[in-house]
Amino acid sequence: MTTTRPGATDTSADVAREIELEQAHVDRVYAELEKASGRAADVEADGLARGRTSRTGDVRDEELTGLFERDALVYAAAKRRSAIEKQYEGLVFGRLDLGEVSTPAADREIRHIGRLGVRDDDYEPLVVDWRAPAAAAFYRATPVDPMGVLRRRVLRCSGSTVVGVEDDLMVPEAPDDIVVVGDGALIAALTRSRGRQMRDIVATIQRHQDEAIRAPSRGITEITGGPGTGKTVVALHRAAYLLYSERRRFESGGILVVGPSAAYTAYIERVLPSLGEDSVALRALGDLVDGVTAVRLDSPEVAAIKGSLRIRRVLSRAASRPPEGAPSELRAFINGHAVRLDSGVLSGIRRHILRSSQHNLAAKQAREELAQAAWKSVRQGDRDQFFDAFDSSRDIDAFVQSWWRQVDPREVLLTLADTDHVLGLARGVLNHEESAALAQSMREAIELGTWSVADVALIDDVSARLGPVQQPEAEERGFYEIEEFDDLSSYGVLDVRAGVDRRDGATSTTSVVTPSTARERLLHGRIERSSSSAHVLVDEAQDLSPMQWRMLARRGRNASWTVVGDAAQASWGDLEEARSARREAYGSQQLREFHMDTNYRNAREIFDYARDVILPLVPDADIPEAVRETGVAPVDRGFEDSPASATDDAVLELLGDVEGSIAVITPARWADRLQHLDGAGEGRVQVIDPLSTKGLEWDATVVVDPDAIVEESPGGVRVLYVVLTRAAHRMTVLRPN
Ligand SMILES: Nc1ncnc2c1ncn2[C@@H]1O[C@H](COP(=O)(O)OP(=O)(O)OP(=O)(O)O)[C@@H](O)[C@H]1O
Repeated sequence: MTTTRPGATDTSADVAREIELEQAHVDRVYAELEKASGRAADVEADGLARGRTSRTGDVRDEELTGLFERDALVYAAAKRRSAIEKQYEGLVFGRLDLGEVSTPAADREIRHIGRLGVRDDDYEPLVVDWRAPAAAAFYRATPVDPMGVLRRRVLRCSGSTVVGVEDDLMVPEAPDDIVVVGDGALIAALTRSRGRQMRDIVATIQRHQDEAIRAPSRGITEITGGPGTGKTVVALHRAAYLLYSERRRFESGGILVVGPSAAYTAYIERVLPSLGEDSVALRALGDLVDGVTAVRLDSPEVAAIKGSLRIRRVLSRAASRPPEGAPSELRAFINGHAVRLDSGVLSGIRRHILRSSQHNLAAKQAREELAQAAWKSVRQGDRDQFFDAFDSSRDIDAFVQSWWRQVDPREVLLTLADTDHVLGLARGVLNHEESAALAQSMREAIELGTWSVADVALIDDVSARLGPVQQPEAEERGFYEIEEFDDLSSYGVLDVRAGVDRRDGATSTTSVVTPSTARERLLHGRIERSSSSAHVLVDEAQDLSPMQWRMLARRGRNASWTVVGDAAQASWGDLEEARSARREAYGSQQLREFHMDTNYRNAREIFDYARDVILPLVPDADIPEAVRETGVAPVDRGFEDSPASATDDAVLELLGDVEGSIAVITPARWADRLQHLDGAGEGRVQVIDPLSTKGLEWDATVVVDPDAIVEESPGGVRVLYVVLTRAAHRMTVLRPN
């Protein structure tokens, strides 16, 4: 290892000795965990066995609890350790030497920091959890404000083996016996090659990042900053911190992390488990409604129609229409009287009920109001007898079953495939072209059998209007199931199981209808009621449409929030409308803001290129300072006719230049000609569209036809800016000549 920093005093012998010292401590930690694991497993087995006989007085409850509590922490650590060691970097990653320069070596405190807390038999800490207050100095100490720290050390481990140490001195002169080795952990971490997934930064969190991570849980925490400033990774560490600091509240209430796409959730999914946390729900915007999964994107024009709050008026009108196939009048014989309720009366009842109730929860009320209206139309004979007869009438059962049947919110959306219907519903809200485009997009969904990401917020909106679909009551199942089977299957509702037909006592076989048509696929699965979370963490918040903010608000009614974004990277057009929908989602909670201004991702040469593209068009873009230089400028090259061979060449070069991942980012018009590169270089190369690169990064990128990217993207140059800020080390830009 070379001595490159002021204050560093190391030689190879120093480094080897320091590694040996740290290895001894790490070995002790693992030995303790091993012991605790065996001991706690015994306690657990023994405790369970004894617990079973506790009713006869073998062991008192508090003794049992005590046995568990004593080792619970270490046991949990031991269990997590093996998972962590298998997949992630070292369990112990830091050390603080605390004291004054004048403090004798024997009196200094040495504190090791790790992913989990571990104590020895005497309850002395061998490792302090990185989230504990005692670890804060590891992240916050600086030479200006050393917080009692003489030396901060980062340990690099491979499994349980220490392979390197990197020190920072917090005082001007180290005491004689303190060795300072390494090149600095941060730059070492940033220079390393990128894999397919984001890594945690627990060993190298910077002071300003730590402030955002440990900010109080209540209220709204907004984290802003330009590309690559660590907003995402900081927010994820904050989620882990909240679980540590208020575990009971956040583990039971749930933390929901929402990102733009499934590719993004796959990219970040390792970070929290690597910090020992696996109880956080990660969701893409297309996955927020249970029962629906969407990855398809609408055209920018259609996405704008579906994302703006105007669409709510259309949905409200659509959701208050009678379900498809509902009868328009009621004719029945009740208690010897002919009853006839025409469509005007039926519509009046529907309007009256929907003013104060959700459709799917109001079937009983609908039946009661029908009875009242029926009696009003007859007013002959005994009133009570009439109501009894109405109540037990099979004809009325059948009528209500169809007139006020349970409605799946997705069915309402499917009615929008009819242009004339949409034109009627959207009068005064959407113009003719917009209505036609909306209807066309629904027909596209039916053709493809998939919802778009923007549809999910509409489904959620209609779902909130209709209320959860009710299951028939248990004792009535046999009867209703047959009815339902006939009725719902015509709407493509699947997995309908026919059980026992109690009317004739015969047992029918269970039949499961598999998705066969696209329409059936769209209605497949059950929409579940959305559950509320204790904390909602939103990444790439600048891209959320107002309708998506409303969808999130339903999941965070009483939640605290962490919201991460950068306006210059926005792909949603109407920032003002989105801003006010966001404020509404926050409610009246207190807002706390953190701004990140250091770009840890892009080499300076790459970021300068991106900055020169965005600043002329978005002069107020939030421009961070890149910390790292490679000395290699991005390559700008032309191509004739097709980019295929120029891209092949660029990829080949980059495979030699970087060790890790490479992305070919292409507009739709060239995608087919470049698809052959996906998976090349033994899986290191990925071909991806511009919007899907949000939040992700690679060692190197090939950006194909930047002008076409601007033309094709809803956010124009802002999306190109996202694309140009995805590479850590190398970038090649290819343009048509
Ligand atoms: N303190 C740190 N130590 C090591 N790496 C860091 C640190 N902070 C950030 N990084 C790295 O910088 C890169 C960018 O981080 P991240 O993706 O969180 O940035 P971002 O602000 O969300 O970016 P964007 O808005 O462009 O998507 C990641 O590789 C991350 O691991």
